[in-house]
Amino acid sequence: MIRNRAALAASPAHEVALDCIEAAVDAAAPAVATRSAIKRDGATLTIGEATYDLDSYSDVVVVGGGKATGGVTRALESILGDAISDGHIVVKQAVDTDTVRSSVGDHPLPSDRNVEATTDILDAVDDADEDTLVLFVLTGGASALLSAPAGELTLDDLQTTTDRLLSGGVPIGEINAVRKHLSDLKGGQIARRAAPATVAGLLLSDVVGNDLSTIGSGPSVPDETTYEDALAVFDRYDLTPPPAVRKHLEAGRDGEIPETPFPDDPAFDRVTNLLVGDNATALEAAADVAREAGYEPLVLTSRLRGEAREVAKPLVAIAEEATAAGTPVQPPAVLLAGGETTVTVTGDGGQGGPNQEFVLSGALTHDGDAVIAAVDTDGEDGSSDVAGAVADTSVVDDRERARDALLANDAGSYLSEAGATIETGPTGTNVNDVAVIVVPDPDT
Ligand SMILES: O=C(O)[C@H](O)CO
Repeated sequence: MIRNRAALAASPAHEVALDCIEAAVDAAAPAVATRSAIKRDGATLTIGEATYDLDSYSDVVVVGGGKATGGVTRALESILGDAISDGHIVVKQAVDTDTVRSSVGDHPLPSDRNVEATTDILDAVDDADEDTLVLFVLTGGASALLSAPAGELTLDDLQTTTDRLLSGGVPIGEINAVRKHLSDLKGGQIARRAAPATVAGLLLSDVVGNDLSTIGSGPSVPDETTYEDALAVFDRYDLTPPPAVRKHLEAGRDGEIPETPFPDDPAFDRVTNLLVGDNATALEAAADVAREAGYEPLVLTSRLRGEAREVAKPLVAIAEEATAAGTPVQPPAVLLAGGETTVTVTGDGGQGGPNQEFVLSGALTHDGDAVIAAVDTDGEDGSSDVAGAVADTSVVDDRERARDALLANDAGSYLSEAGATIETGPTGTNVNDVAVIVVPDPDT
């Protein structure tokens, strides 16, 4: 899956790092995650703990959206075959589905084609009745791909608002509190529209901590945020919403528009939501591969966050501690961490993304023989076309240039020139970032 693997495998420790990355991305593949969460035995469909008698539904409809929704849907098609009557999903990369129609949409900003496909999905959900089983597939990126402007709002209002929130340093939970209140399906509203149908939500998480109501703005999940909360986000981050958006949120706050459904809303009486995979799924698979290679794995966290170049420093310090003192793990060892780090771009910026900044900063900070790798599991680190990078300290032999590149947010150019960037292409999954630090045995 790593297209330039041969060029990156400079040492046995590099090999282990690349094996861990590949295992992590493979385990988070939507098909793998879906097949381990969903089973069919004749007419009995088991989704997590819940069972559904397919014979008791006149229609089984698959709808949803997100970057990895194509893979989940294909797996559903192979499990359910002709039990699926209809469906429609919106994805970022074209996918070859069978009964379920798939539309390609735009991300991170919603577009006309997103709205058009979402309208069709909402029509299908509105048509569902008590004899319908709706399988609602939600993966990261769905907040943009599934877009239905509420009330008098326009697509332009949604685009401007999304753009301001995304570039305003607002955490995803708060961005999505706003998105839920500008939409006709987010924040549990698809459950309300589908009632009295049975709804099974299948979610693959790209959200640190896996808050189901934040993943893709939780169309099938109860929403505890309010119009008031959405308005407060703009104040907290000193951002100005477009006038129509402010008007809409204020009307909601004043009780002129119904709130998104709370957990006790009867709309959820026939709704279950299951997390089919997350960052931890990827880390566990990487740990298994490290162990098989004779390295002691240590999963530090699946909740890594913060400025990528800063986050790298304590992690390489742990690698140094392991080498010097055999704690918290005895080398040969592999430290694993997942989550979502960020980059604050200063000046004009350059090439790269959080994972490339993580690796370059780690290599600049590290005093030892560790190999440092980090990727975005979707194959696109930030806005670059590589997944991340792998390197040891030899990559920063030209320290001054490496430091300048990091300062200019140009880690990507530096690492690509050094032959250290990892190329996977779009992986079809999306469970955030994975960092791997291979600490060789100091005695060999
Ligand atoms: O679509 C979204 O809201 C983000 O990817 C988080 O799931």
